[in-house]
Amino acid sequence: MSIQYEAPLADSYGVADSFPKDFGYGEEEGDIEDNPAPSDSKPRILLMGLRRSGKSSIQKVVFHKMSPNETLFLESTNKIYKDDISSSSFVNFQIWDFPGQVDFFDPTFDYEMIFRGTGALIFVIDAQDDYVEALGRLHLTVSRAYRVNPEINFEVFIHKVDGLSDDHKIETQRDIHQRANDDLADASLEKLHLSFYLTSIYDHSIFEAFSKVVQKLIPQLPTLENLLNIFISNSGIEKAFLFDVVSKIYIATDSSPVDMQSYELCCDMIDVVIDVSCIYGLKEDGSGSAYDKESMAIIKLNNTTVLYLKEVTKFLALVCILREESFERKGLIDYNFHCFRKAIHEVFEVGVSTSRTSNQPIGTPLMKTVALNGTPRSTV
Ligand SMILES: Nc1nc2c(ncn2[C@@H]2O[C@H](COP(=O)(O)OP(=O)(O)OP(=O)(O)O)[C@@H](O)[C@H]2O)c(=O)[nH]1
Repeated sequence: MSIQYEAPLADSYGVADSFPKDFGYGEEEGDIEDNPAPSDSKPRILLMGLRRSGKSSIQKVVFHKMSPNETLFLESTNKIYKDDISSSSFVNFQIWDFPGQVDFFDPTFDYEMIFRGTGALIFVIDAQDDYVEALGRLHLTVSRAYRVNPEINFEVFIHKVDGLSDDHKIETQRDIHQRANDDLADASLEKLHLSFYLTSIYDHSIFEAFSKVVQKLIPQLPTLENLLNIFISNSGIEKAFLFDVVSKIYIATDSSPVDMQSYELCCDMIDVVIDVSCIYGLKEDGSGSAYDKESMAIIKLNNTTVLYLKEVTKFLALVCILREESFERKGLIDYNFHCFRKAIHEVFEVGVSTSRTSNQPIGTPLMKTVALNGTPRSTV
């Protein structure tokens, strides 16, 4: 279905949380399909941290559309919970949610095997709590993991910052950064790089942080960025994001800086489109899908900004922000989008014959040789 929706006011719609879990359209020839490897061999993102730091909440909010308030009722995780999200998302990986206290000395816990197949290790620290113990745990965890697999990306989420003032946030980040790196220096592990993010499930920061974590694991990222740069510069567009629709993680954007407001606006647009589509786009018997090849939306805001969304693949949507003047050349934008979409499909091989191995980094499709230096064959 296609939606042409004009909103007179930028903030005249609320953020919808009734996003369906599975709205992908059926398998069709030519779609970028995944070809699942045995689930245990998929690249992993590990979520680790002390008890009640917020690991399960992050996973539920980002990938299962749980509303933040519902996480208050989550029970403590007692064993490793493996979540395979590849059936509903472009991002083809498993998230392993660990119970708070992992005992590395427990002989039944084969941490070497776990770390060997890991792409990213996210360590969650509760910023509202005393974090001294968490820092000790962080050090123990990352140093062990690094010795087994130095290729892992180590990401530290300084979490629950919604309860902190702006000054306090900055100070907490500085302090955690300093202490964690001092501990690494004392252990002669200066080469181990930690990335820090301030996160909360009560705003978009958790989606932003997860986007960055996932982007590091997508080998085609430079190509995608290049394609987006070409597309926006030839179309008079200010900012463009390539979104994984189900999780609202952006897997790539053009190289201009990302400001949080633009990202939030684009996330909200996805919610609006999917919600309207779910309510009015499905057939009477409930069949059909809320997101398909025809999905597109244009929202004009009252500040001469236009939001433009279009389907790229079964899981991906392009969401752009542009000025009203530029939108007068809609024909050109549509044509360029057509070329862009084609190029994206060329970058990612149609996956039916694709077989993934555990050595292959995250990213559903494989790189195709036609896209050299990120330049598509069809000039946008
Ligand atoms: N204020 C605030 N609370 C949060 C946030 N994220 C999670 N929480 C709360 O933190 C509590 C613990 O969350 P869980 O997700 O169960 O924590 P966990 O790390 O999975 O805990 P274990 O399973 O025991 O290891 C819940 O009450 C959540 O609602 C956040 O960003 N801000």
